Formats: sequence, structure tokens, C-alpha cells
Amino acid sequence: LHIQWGGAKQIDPPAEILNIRRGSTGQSLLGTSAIRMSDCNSPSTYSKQMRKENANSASPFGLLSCSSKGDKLGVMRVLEEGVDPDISDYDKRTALHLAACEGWTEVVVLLLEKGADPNSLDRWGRTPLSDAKSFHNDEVCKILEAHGGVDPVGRDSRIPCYDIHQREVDMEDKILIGEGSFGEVYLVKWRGTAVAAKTIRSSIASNPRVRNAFLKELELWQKLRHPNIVQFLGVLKHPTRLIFLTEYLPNGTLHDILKKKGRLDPRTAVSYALDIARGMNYLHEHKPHAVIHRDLTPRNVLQDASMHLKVTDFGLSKISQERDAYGYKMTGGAGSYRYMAPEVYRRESYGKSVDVFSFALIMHEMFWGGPSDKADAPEQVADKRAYEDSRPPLRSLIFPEKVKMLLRDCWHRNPDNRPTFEQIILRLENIQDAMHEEKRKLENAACSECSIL
Ligand SMILES: Nc1ncnc2c1ncn2[C@@H]1O[C@H](COP(=O)(O)OP(=O)(O)OP(=O)(O)O)[C@@H](O)[C@H]1O
Repeated sequence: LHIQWGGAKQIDPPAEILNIRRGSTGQSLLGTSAIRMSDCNSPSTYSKQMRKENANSASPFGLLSCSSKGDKLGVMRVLEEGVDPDISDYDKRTALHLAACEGWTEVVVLLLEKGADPNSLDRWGRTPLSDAKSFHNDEVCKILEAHGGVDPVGRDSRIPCYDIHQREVDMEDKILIGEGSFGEVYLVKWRGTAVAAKTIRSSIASNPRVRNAFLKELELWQKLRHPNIVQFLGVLKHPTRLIFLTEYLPNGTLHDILKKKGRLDPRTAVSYALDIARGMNYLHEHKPHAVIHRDLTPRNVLQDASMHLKVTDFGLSKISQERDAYGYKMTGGAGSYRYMAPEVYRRESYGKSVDVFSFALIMHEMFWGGPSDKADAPEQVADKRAYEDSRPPLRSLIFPEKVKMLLRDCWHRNPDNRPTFEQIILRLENIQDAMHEEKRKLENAACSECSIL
């Protein structure tokens, strides 16, 4: 039996679905910043570590990350440190591939000036020009062509989803790590690396309409790459079941963290909020179509080994058609009621700012220590937000003034008045700087008291 997957070559589905292993071929997916929790047991250690990480942009990962974000200065800094402009990830995708995909013209020009190969081939034999063409980044196409770029695959070629063969994954020792509405999630080894295998139960995957909807979502997810987005790795095919692999995040969900720790200290809450906002900004600024998550909740935010947060589960997301000025009509009660924007609950047209609303409620929970309205049923909470304009309390003792202002703007009843994630990031960075400054002053004051004594 053969199955066709998103334009990829046909493969034989595994007889024994999950007893698979393949030799390691690439750089570790998870090794970008392996700081253990135990190394970061205080917020100050954590923020020092964070600054160290930010300063450490001279890594190959820094070049790829800056290129995908369109951060020209960052790219310049990394290249000046001597990083090879043709450094690639485990799929042999270079900084030029990433910048070409996203349409970052200036970064493309800079990389070419610094000697990047315009015709480097990724795992699927695609050049940066193939990617620029697929995403209709015409200006980037012209620049690449002027530098001798060619496209061996052609404009209409689709980026194939990764085919994961049974030999690649070792499910012998699989460990159940969770269960969601679509099926179980296991910790398994793929090419010797720990990854999460998400299984979609047969009752869902065997329905061709739902299966196709899922495949479309995975096809979208496969194209997304950002340090604050959980990395999709590939799909394992089977006639009735659907199993896909993502990066494994060992510290669980933000929901688990809040349940265990309760209220976070303000500096941690702000740096977590920045992680989420950066991931969401990447989704909303994605070209050629913005990605609306639509189900942003603490359960869909996971923490990696270096304590950074990443957004996951685009099962309910939709590609926002930029030409559709009226946004989407909601078809049903998708998403979690507790984090649902009023316009979604009222089944009105909606846009990217529904995610900003959900983000505000998540940020509120980080300061509060969980949902402030735990006693009420989620649907009742959403109803009150939509029809009575009710919002969680903002006590001055808990919420710094600027955080309060940000939350009020983000959960504004009028979606057009909510800030974009780009604006949210700037405001959060401002708040973070002020917090660092305050801490520095307190430490200095404590030091001078010590010396007087
Ligand atoms: N990449 C991952 N790394 C580590 N643990 C994960 C990963 N993905 C999921 N999990 C764990 O598995 C659980 C179930 O995840 P899943 O995404 O299937 O469902 P959910 O988001 O909790 O709920 P729903 O399916 O309703 O959205 C999560 O709560 C989390 O504990």
C-alpha cells in the first residue's frame, strides 16, 4: 500500500507503525541552548543566562535565527564574528533559504554580499530561489537571479512534508507523556534524539475530511521555523492513523508550570511573555499569509530545557488570506473558552488580534498564578467576557502599572484597538529594562549599605 503525502515521494507505510530507527545525520534539534533547570534555580541566574544567550548570537543558530526574523544587524554581527554564511541546519537549509522564504530583501542582499552560495541545496534539492518563488517574494527572486541563482525544482513545486520511515524512530521504549483531544503524545527517539510523537486517533484520522484538514495544518506547520515555535519534524504515514513528530520539550506546558509554581515572579513572567510574543509575532508576520493560532492557551505553550517558552499546536490555526479584508467567519466554538476573544465567542468576523486577547489572559495568569475565575465554568467565563465586558482583576500589588496598561490594551473590547505583537514586544522589552534597572539600583544600594557597615 502506498500513500501520497503533500507532493512527497510515495513510501511504504510501516507494517509495525512505530518500531523505527535511522542513523543520526544532522545537528541536534534540541541542542541550541542546553541549560538545565537546576542550573537556573533563581530568577537572577536565569536572567544572567538569558543575557548570555542574547549576547551569544555569534553561534550558527544565531545566524539562522536572525535571518529568519529579518534581523539585519544581528546577521551582520554574527557574520563579523566569523560564522560561515553557508552554515545550515539539519535539513541543510541555510540562512539564505530562510531569508528568501520570509522575503527579507535586505538580509538576502547582505548574505550574498558576504559570500553566501545562492544555489545551496537543502534536503529536498531546493535552492533559496525555489523558496522565494514558492512564497512569491518577487524582489528576492530578482536579486537571487542577478547573483546567478537558479531554481531546479520550478515555481509550482510544493515543499514536501518530511517522510519519516519506520527505521528512523525507536518506539520500542516509547513513554506516554500526555493525552490531548486528538490522541496520545509519546516521548520517542528519532535518529537518536528525544522527540515527541503525537498520535491522532483512528476515529479522527480515518475520516478523510478531517484527515485532510490535519494534513493541511501540518503542511503549514512544516514551513514554520522560529526559536519560540515548537519545531515540526515530520509525519509517519499509515492508512488510518496519523502520527507526527515534533521537537520534545522536557519541562512541560505553561499550564503545568503555573499549577506547580503558582504566581511567577514579575521578571520571569515578563521574560516568558516575551517568548510567547516573539513566537506569535513570527506567526502573525509570516509571509505570504499571516498565521492566526486561534487556540493560544497555557496548554499550548511548552518550556524547553533552557527554560524558554515555545508556542505549539497549530491544529486550529488558519492561514489568514490577506486579501480578505473582513477576516474569517468563525464556524464553531473552536479554541478554549477561557482564553477566547469576545468576537470569536459571538461568532463574528475576526482577525489576528484574537491571539492578542488570549495572550493577555495568559500573561495575567502568570502574574496571578492561574486563572482568576477558576470557580466559573469556562463557557460562562467566555459569555461574560463577550456580553458583559468582564475582565480579570488587576490588583496594583500584583501588577506593575505598565503591565496593567498593556493587559488592558491587549484585551480591549474593540479588536482594532489591541496592539500588534510587534508593539507588545517593544512594550515588554521596555518593562523588562525598567525591571533590570530597578534590580541593579537595589543591588547597588545594598552594596553601599554593606560598605558603610
Ligand atoms: N512537544 C512536546 N514536548 C513535550 N510534551 C508535549 C509535547 N507536546 C505535547 N506534550 C504533552 O502532551 C500533552 C497533550 O498534548 P496535546 O497537544 O495532544 O494536547 P493539549 O494541547 O493538552 O490539548 P488539546 O489537544 O485539546 O489542544 C500536553 O499537555 C503536554 O504535557
